Amino acid sequence: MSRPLKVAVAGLGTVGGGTVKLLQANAALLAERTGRPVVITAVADRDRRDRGLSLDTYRWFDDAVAMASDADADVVVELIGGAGGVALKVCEAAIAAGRHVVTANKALIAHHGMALAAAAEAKGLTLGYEAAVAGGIPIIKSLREGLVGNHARRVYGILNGTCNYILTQMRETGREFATVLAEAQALGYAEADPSFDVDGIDTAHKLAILASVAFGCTLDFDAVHIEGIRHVAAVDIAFAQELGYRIKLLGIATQTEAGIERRVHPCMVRLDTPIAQVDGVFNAVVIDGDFVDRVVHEGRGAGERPTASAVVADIADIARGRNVPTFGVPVATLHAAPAAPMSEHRGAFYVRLMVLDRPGVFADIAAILRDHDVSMEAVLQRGRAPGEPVPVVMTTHDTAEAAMVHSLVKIGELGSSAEPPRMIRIEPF
Ligand SMILES: NC(=O)c1ccc[n+]([C@@H]2O[C@H](COP(=O)([O-])OP(=O)(O)OC[C@H]3O[C@@H](n4cnc5c(N)ncnc54)[C@H](O)[C@@H]3O)[C@@H](O)[C@H]2O)c1
Ligand SMILES: N[C@@H](CCO)C(=O)O
Ligand code: NA
Repeated sequence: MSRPLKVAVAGLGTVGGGTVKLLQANAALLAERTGRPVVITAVADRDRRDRGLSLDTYRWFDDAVAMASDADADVVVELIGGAGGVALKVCEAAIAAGRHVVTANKALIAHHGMALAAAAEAKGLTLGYEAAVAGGIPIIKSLREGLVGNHARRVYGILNGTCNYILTQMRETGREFATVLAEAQALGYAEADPSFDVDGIDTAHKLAILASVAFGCTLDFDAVHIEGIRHVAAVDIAFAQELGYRIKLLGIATQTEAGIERRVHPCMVRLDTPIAQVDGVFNAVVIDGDFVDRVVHEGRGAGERPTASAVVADIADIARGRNVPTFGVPVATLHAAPAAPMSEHRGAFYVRLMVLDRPGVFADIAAILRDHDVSMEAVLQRGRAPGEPVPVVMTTHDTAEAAMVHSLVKIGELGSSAEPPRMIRIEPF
């Protein structure tokens, strides 16, 4: 058997602890499959508390950056987190010292992935980040390797388990966003500061990475249009059900004539689509390729064991000497495709107004939609309470985003709505 692959793990939290456990529990399996022992030689964390892990035979570092430079290791695994700071320094120090890097850190890759990949590729090193996108789902491998023969037409998915859990609970219990979020926090699913999850930023980090791998374009987090789920109300979820849809927070990257459209927002998807059936904390990623057609991946996007599974897949590739370019092609050859602006998006829309039920209101709304060339497909009104606002829901045919947005501003200005009009895009999957 070949010489051991030596691994140093920075950050012994949820994912770091899981990675140590997997490398210990499945050591024989990994040695058999990669042809060499994969051994941990060093670990680092700023906190020495007992985690119930057997760490006695590893060299301990309080300073993860020092470990990345000095440890006796071929691979440094960064599991500290954060879009820059220590996590970035750990990766830079590891590459400078000629070590491969594996990380689960989507924020770091979304913001610094191109620079880190350039530094790693210049030295023939691997930068592995399978765990960063959809956790345990091997989506980076699927795109870079299994689907290498396809032009991707579109990539989309449920990329944040916290949001999918909240939307699922809202549907199953009829409760509002704020109540379900508080429960998710109490259960430890959502962060104390849940904004990265519920405001769509975490999904956008993952989508920006996916778009690069799928389309061979430069990684451009700022090109992602981002909306979260705070404005999705229980009434929208009930109307979606009635109309034959589920509401999901999706990240969607599409190759269009105007460039690459990257967007994250709540979507209505038809009940009979695979993505509509993915509930709770599960993630799903769908690839639409020119030869393969549609491939659907579903699995756990977070958690100690699923995320460790993906971290170890990257380590195993390094053990086998397999070095696929970071984003599928060498980073220097990624093309700077133009970002298709959201204003040029077209699609169908669900619109909900809370209007005072009085004569003439609907005629005014219809006139605004007519003037903006918005063609309505259906209108629903439920309930009637004199003097009280009632929900009026409309769905549209294919419409220009800019026209829809402008119409809603004008409808809001009518003064007959008790709250701003809400709009959710309907996806034709
Ligand atoms: N938790 C998940 O399910 C999950 C899933 C996919 C990706 N990720 C990503 O994995 C990474 C780790 O997430 P986690 O949930 O394991 O976090 P965590 O908070 O559980 O663990 C982080 C660990 O890093 C240590 N740490 C923090 N600052 C440090 C420093 N300056 N020096 C040394 N150690 C330091 C902490 O003490 C802690 O033990 C993040 O980038 C996260 O986005 C997590
Ligand atoms: N906060 C993320 C963790 C995995 O990236 C989620 O809820 O999916
Ligand atoms: Na993954």
